[in-house]
Amino acid sequence: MNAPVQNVLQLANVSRHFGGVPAVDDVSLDVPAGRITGLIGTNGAGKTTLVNLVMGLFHLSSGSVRLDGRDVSLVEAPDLARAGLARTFQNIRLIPNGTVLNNVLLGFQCRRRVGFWAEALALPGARAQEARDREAAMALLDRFEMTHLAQHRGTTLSYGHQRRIEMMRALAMQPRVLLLDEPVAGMNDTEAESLGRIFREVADTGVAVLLIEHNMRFVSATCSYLYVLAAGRMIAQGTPETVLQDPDVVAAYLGAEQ
Ligand SMILES: Nc1ncnc2c1ncn2[C@@H]1O[C@H](COP(=O)(O)OP(=O)(O)OP(=O)(O)O)[C@@H](O)[C@H]1O
Repeated sequence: MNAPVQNVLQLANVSRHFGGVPAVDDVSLDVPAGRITGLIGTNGAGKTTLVNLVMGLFHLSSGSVRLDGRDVSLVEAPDLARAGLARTFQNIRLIPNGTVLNNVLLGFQCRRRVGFWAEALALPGARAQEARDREAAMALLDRFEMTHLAQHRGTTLSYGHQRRIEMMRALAMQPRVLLLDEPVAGMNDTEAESLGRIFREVADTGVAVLLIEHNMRFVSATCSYLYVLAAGRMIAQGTPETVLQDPDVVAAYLGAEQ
């Protein structure tokens, strides 16, 4: 018998209105541990608004967000990150002059136990922590095949590499939930496939992954379950095979192409 699915992130009847106009309207979705769940939708469907609601950057007009069963609807973004929610951005955000290694090390700072003064005074505990972080960061670089680029400036590297740096930084936070906001935008199929393999590896370690994407082919190949947003409402959900044949989904996407 299969083990019961553990929903790490749960949205229940979530809405957000801007000046009375609903950007996200009565949306419910579950993101289970160890799986990649997809959220798709055409331009303006409400995907980014939903991510911002989950990350505590926008307040909910109604509904609730739960993380490991705890209601986090009113929790602010930095505390959510510490509680195990990590994300990558649609527009890559790296430290302007930071090396690849420094960008990844930044992710570890969120879960540092050593205080400011210990670090400032370079106390032994802080130095030991820093050494552990560096070692873990180098292990991530190895996994993403970027060891040779550790000392390169992140912003000078290719788009695909910059996306990988973002992923590593998010994983450095050892998240329970990883939100990936259009992670393969601008990549070719080979680059996307290799990143997709990494996403599956991450999910296999028990992380609940929510993948927000435009690239339908990538989403169907990568996700075990899909949700489809259109004009702020959830119009379909299910396995990629069933969802992509759903007449409402086909109509929403064909309408968006005109
Ligand atoms: N801060 C805001 N103020 C007013 N309206 C907003 C705001 N943010 C989003 N909206 C509106 O909410 C709707 C959903 O936008 P959102 O950016 O969430 O869609 P999306 O699915 O992420 O689109 P895209 O794929 O183009 O990024 C749009 O009609 C948008 O104009």
